[in-house]
Amino acid sequence: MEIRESKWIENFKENWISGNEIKTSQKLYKDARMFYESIDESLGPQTVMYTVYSCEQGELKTGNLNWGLSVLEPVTVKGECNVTRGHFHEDLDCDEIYVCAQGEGFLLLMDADGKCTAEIMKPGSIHHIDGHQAHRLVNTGDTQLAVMCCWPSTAGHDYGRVEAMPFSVRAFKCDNNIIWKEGE
Ligand SMILES: O=P(O)(O)OC[C@H]1O[C@](O)(CO)[C@@H](O)[C@@H]1O
Repeated sequence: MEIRESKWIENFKENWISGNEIKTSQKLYKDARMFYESIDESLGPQTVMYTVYSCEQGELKTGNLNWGLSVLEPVTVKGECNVTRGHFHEDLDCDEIYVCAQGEGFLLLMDADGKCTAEIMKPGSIHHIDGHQAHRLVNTGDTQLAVMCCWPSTAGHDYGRVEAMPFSVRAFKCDNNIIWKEGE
């Protein structure tokens, strides 16, 4: 019997996740301006908003799963809490699971009619995302929000649909309180 090391290992204190063939993509403010209600000229274009680490199985085949880790910086944009771009899956039959590793925030879900629901994220919270719901992370804390994700490799990202029908609620930080604003 072969005894071997795992393919990947989470190491939140050092480099978040390590192993072979991990894809890292960083979203900088210059590429994320449109995710927020207002433009914040005080934020430099190179400001890192969030980083996504993905461990993919290679082949896009039904049944294959990907693993990822999204780390959102505790940045606000004119008071608005930092968010991921957010998307529907191209294949609506593909669900996804999120597990909050550290930090605090919300998983914002939006159904086909634009109705939004926010699920509280805290270390250990486990979230099931129905494939028919758009999903976006919101960091409301003063520390990085780190969320582990598992999704089918065939899910795909449909950004056009959220551009056509944006998330209708936004979270703002005001004197240490979170204020939700509705209406896009
Ligand atoms: O492209 P977006 O909407 O910023 O989302 C990135 C997210 O997509 C995933 O790659 C998979 O759905 C997650 O790991 C991550 O949170």
